[in-house]
Amino acid sequence: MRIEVEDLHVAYAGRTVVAGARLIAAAGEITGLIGPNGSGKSTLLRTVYRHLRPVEGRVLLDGTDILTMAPSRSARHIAALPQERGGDFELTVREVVAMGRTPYKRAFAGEDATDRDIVARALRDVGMGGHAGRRFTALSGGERQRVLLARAFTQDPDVLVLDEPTNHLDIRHQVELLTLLRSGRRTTLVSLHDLNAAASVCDRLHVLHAGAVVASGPPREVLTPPLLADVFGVRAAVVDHPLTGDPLIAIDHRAPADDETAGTAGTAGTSTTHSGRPHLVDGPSG
Ligand SMILES: Nc1ncnc2c1ncn2[C@@H]1O[C@H](COP(=O)(O)OP(=O)(O)OP(=O)(O)O)[C@@H](O)[C@H]1O
Repeated sequence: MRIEVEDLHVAYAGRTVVAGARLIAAAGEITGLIGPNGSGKSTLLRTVYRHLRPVEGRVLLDGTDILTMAPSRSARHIAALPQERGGDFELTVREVVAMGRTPYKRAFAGEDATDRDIVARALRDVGMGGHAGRRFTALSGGERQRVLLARAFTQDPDVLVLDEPTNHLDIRHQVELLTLLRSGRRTTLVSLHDLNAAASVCDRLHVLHAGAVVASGPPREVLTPPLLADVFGVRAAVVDHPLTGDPLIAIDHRAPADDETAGTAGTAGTSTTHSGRPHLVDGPSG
């Protein structure tokens, strides 16, 4: 199924932080959302998984406004790994993961054998099969994350929305999680801070800056040195990864981009929302 975000405006207490964002997450593709701190990635994703309501604009699931769907129906289609990885579940790992089956159950209906199989498989998929009986609150940050990802899998969603899923994970578990996403062939909308991970795993990227999407396209077209300087404020070269051939962003960690570096070249080939190099919008008003 496909997600379309149309002219989305989202505010907290009257302060607009997503201001006219538009993007498409195509069916079966991995769509990445990247952008600096505070650019509105989590806010946009929260609106897609119905944690927030937009002030203006719509989120469409295969053409239907998600707000017109019963919550249990949209929950059967869209599952989320939110950034809030809650520490207050006084439940076992297994019980937390089984919560993912709720949208499929009638009120007070118990678990059946199919539910139990799905939960066990999801726990195995995230490498937590041996931890089913542990208390969720006793897990490390990375372990909790994997458990919550398993909970999202048990929802058997058409669309997975993941907010910084590699946060807290060690490098091996990051690679495993990204491999799992690639093998899933679900519509996936994922925010990532690691630009190299985004370049490897995403079919398309959308760059959020000050609440608006300023560039969209395949990673190689979007992740150009001028964009990295303009939007992220870093100096970088983009080379071919020696093992995979994916774009590899080599960042100069010694100093940020100065004003002259930013925007000195065009971003030809990038499908920006404006012609030429990405247009940096003013901060959203509020
Ligand atoms: N619950 C909230 N209440 C009020 N303001 C919020 C809330 N959550 C986020 N904001 C503000 O909204 C803006 C966008 O935040 P958001 O978390 O969406 O950005 P982000 O791109 O996900 O950032 P990061 O990369 O730091 O996670 C920021 O200015 C932030 O301070």
